[in-house]
Amino acid sequence: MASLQVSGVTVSFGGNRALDGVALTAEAGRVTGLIGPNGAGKSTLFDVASGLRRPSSGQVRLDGRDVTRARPSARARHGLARTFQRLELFGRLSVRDNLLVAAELGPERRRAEQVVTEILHRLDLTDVADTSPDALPTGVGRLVEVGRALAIRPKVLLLDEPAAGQDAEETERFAELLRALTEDGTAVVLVEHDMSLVMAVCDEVYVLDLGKIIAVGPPEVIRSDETVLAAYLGDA
Ligand SMILES: Nc1ncnc2c1ncn2[C@@H]1O[C@H](COP(=O)(O)OP(=O)(O)OP(=O)(O)O)[C@@H](O)[C@H]1O
Repeated sequence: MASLQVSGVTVSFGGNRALDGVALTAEAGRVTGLIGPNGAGKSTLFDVASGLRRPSSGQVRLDGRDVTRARPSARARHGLARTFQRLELFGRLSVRDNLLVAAELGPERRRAEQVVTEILHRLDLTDVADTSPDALPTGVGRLVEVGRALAIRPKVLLLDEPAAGQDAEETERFAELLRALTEDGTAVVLVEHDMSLVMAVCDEVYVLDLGKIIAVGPPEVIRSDETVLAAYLGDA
C-alpha cells in the first residue's frame, strides 16, 4: 500500500490555480522526486500533504487512511514529517534540543534522549549538538532540520530543497543518507533543484509545471522527456 497518496488536489490563490488536479503516490522504501520550475506548486503540494493548507478538492491518504481534514499534528502522529525550504529551527535552543522537542512527540518519546543521540550520530552532528542552529552554516542547518524530522520516526518524509546551501561533499553524504533511510522503509518525497541529486537518488520523478503534473517516470526517462525539457530542464 502507498505510504502517501495525494489525488485530485486543487488549490487556488485568487484566480491563480497553484495546483490543478494533482496526483502523487510515494511508496515505502523509495525516493520520489518532485521537480518543476519556480512557482510550479511544489511547496504548495507539501503544504497540502502536511496539513498546512486545505485543498478546495482532492484527497490526502497516509497508509490508506484519509487525512485530508486532519491537522498537521495528527498527520505527524500518523508518521508524516517535513522540512521547509526556509529553515524553521528554534534559534534559542541547541541543536540537540531542537531534535528533542520533536522526539518527545514521536512514538519513541520514552527513549527520546537515545533517539536524538542516535540521529545526531547518524547525521554527523554530534560535534555541534550543543550549538545554536543559528550559528551553523546553511548546509549544516538543513541537516539539523532533517534530523528534527527524523526524530518523530517518520514513515513518510517530505524534504523541501534539503541540499540547498550544501557543498558537493555534503550533498554526496546526503544522497547516502537518503538511500539509508529508504533501506529502513521510509517513503521519501524530495523537492530539489539540484538535478544531479534528483537523478542519483530518485526511484521515480514527478514533474510539476504551472500546477499540473506533466510527466512521471524513472529519472533516466524524465531526463530525456521532451515536454520536461521544454518546461523545465531546458531553461534550468
Ligand atoms: N500564500 C500564497 N498566496 C498567494 N499565492 C501563493 C501563495 N503561495 C504560493 N502562491 C503561488 O502559488 C504558485 C505555486 O507556488 P509554490 O511556492 O508552491 O511553487 P514552488 O514550485 O514551490 O516554487 P519554488 O521552486 O520557487 O519554491 C505560485 O504561483 C505562487 O506565486
